[in-house]
Amino acid sequence: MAPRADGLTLALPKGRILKQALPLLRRVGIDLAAAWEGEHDRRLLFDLPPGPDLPGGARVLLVKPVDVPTYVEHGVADIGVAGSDTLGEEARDLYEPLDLGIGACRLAIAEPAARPTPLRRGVSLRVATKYPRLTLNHYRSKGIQPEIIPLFGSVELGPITGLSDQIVDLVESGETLRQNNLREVETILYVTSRLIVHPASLKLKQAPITALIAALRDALATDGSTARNVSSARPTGSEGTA
Ligand SMILES: Nc1ncnc2c1ncn2[C@@H]1O[C@H](COP(=O)(O)OP(=O)(O)OP(=O)(O)O)[C@@H](O)[C@H]1O
Ligand SMILES: O=P(O)(O)OC[C@H]1O[C@H](OP(=O)(O)OP(=O)(O)O)[C@H](O)[C@@H]1O
Repeated sequence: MAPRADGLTLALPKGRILKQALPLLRRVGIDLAAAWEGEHDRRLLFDLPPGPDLPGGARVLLVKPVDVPTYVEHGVADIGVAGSDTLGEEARDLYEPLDLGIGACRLAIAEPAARPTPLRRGVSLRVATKYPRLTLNHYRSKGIQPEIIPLFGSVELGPITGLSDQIVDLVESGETLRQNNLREVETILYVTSRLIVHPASLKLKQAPITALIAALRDALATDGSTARNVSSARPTGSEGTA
């Protein structure tokens, strides 16, 4: 059954963020966990029935993490969950009311532990990354103009194969860097997942959206696991960009 006119459509990222978002969403009445059967479930659209915390019901779209802002910006979804890395890479017309604390990691520069790169103006530098814009902005702020080599995954192979001198990629536990003999040079951005809202939906569906934001805020305020999650990737006292 499709949601009522006052029902909300959510774009949620498939993969690791979805698993962390499910318990939080359940606490605010969006019980996708009751319908989604896990990673082998290939359905991409779920209509959740109305409930006491969700009077209009909800439609959930499961999309690739990097595509969530596109669905919300175009108004196909009212609300989404996206990493601050994805949001920082491309400027969008979106309202971002809440840091959900989940999906904590950091965007960092890394290089071969045995082959440090001298960083000086005028020295040529090749950097492989899934984040060309954030990467370029960071190096330029230091007066360095690198050649960006865009990749879509397994970025750590860049310096190992000679494709690049350094990489800019997400680091969570640091295990991928360690196992590939790379060392972290510098953090560019501390990353968490954010709630994003289509600006027009905020006006047209003001009541259910503000109620959902308030409920999520309450749930986060009493959620010790989220606080632990954030602190595992982010030194105490640090804020946003490194
Ligand atoms: N260790 C991590 N590596 C990558 N991303 C992470 C990590 N921890 C948290 N994240 C967050 O998860 C988001 C999605 O990651 P990614 O694009 O790798 O998708 P995924 O979870 O592997 O799912 P899919 O394979 O379907 O794309 C990132 O943009 C980032 O905000
Ligand atoms: O510090 P760690 O805990 O090891 O996590 C970091 C790794 O996880 C991500 O890769 P992902 O698993 O998404 O695969 P990908 O290389 O295809 O992006 C990221 O791009 C790193 O490679």
